[in-house]
Amino acid sequence: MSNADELKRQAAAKALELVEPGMRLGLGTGSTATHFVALLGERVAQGLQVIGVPTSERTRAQAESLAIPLADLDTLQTLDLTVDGTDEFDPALRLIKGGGGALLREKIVAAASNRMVVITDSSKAVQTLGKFPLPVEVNRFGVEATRHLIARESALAGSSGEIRLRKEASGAPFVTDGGHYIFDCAFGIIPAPEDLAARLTAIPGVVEHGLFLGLASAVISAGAQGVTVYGSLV
Ligand SMILES: O=C[C@H](O)[C@H](O)[C@H](O)COP(=O)(O)O
Repeated sequence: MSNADELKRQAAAKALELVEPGMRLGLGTGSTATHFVALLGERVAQGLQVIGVPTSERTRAQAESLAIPLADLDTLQTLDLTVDGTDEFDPALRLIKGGGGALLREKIVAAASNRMVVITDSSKAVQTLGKFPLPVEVNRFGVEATRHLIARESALAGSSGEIRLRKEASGAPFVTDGGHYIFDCAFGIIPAPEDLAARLTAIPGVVEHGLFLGLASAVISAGAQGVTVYGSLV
């Protein structure tokens, strides 16, 4: 296991301590969340009873392979805890997510949860969000008009930079689990995340954006100095 993977696993193991029998859990997506799902699978194999809601088809496949009981939000509606990774977090626990393309389901699941705990290695910590290109999920209809509006509204919020349509290695556009495209917005810094979020949400072609504001109650960050918890785990 690489050093980064080892740190991700440490953060995942700390989050696993929060899991109690009977919990309804949101299961995040990405290389860090994968560690949490793997560790949870070990506990389930030992008899722990929980029910999970996956945030992507990838996570669903992993959870099913580990025999973690799954449900959906139509059945459960609310969850006790969601554990997910992040692409960036700032000192106010604001996040950029969506590097793996799962931001829409991740945000729906996080919003349905009493608590969202983020697990990460310390390389994702930033003072100001925006170094990681902001993923914006868009409807395929009118995609170039939507790109134009994203550029205009982002500039009004003080953010500008290249807005790239995400592509597969084959050159074909990346398509999310929900059937949408993603624009990766290389803004460099996002000086006003709340303003930007509101402006993006108001664009009809924008399905959702990767700014997770006021959703994370804690960030568990593993680094060379050990595991640090920002926010509250209770
Ligand atoms: O869409 C993907 C998610 O938001 C991931 O949680 C995020 O990209 C972090 O992924 P990773 O743990 O692989 O760095």
